[in-house]
Amino acid sequence: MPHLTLENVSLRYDGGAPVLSNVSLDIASGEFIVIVGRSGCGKTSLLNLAAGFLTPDSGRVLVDGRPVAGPGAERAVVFQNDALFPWLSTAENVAFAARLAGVAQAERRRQADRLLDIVGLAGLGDRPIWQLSGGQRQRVGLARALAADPAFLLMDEPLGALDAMTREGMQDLLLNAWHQSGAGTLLITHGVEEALYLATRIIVMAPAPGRIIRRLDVDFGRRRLAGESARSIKSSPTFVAAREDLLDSIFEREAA
Ligand SMILES: Nc1ncnc2c1ncn2[C@@H]1O[C@H](COP(=O)(O)OP(=O)(O)OP(=O)(O)O)[C@@H](O)[C@H]1O
Repeated sequence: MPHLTLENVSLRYDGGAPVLSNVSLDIASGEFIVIVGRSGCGKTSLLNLAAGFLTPDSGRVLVDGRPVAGPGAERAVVFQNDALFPWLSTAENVAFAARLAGVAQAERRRQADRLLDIVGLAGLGDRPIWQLSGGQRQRVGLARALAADPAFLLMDEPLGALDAMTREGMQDLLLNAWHQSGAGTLLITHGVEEALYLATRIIVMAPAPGRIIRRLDVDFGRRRLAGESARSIKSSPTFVAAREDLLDSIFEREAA
């Protein structure tokens, strides 16, 4: 089973104050790990280390026990404002890597349509990108990331730019995409409810220096996948209590 491991990583930018100090984290396939924490605690820096965009000052980043030297196709990254190519159709954006790899047009289209179906955009393959809404574009970005059949999916606030209603729908879509792809997933969010709803494990970070202060296993997403409604889950006493507990951790408040 593929593992993406951060082993005692520490990081400073340009010799400044430590941004991450001795952080260890393991992401296995089938896991949905969500990182929460106050602004500036190093969440994005951690994701950039996992993606291979940054190199730690000490510690190691490993895929299946082998050190990574940079970005790799097995670790797909979805950004908040995904840069899609406006001159390509929706389907061609999804299949962009396949196009570079020389996959024939008909085959690219078949792959793209399958992925557009997974992200709820069936039938929109021929649309120009500029005719899609913000939420739809975000889904194209997700479909494009899934196109590489990555072992790991790394997402930095992927729903941050969306309005609340669209965001709730997209949470279900992320759950389904995660479930269907089986990719080990790492997601950063500022939404505490979003974290509880999506994660199999929540990692709470604290700043100065950025470090992990809590790991919490949850199963609300699995309840959703088993058919319980989002409303029923989010209004259940266990969910509400977990939300308060998590907020206490994030703001390092003493439980009353
Ligand atoms: N390229 C950079 N050069 C110098 N300092 C940086 C750089 N990127 C981030 N930092 C600093 O490192 C710290 C952690 O930043 P990071 O973006 O990882 O935190 P974050 O938890 O993702 O924040 P937010 O929730 O606000 O997005 C912050 O103090 C930030 O100012």
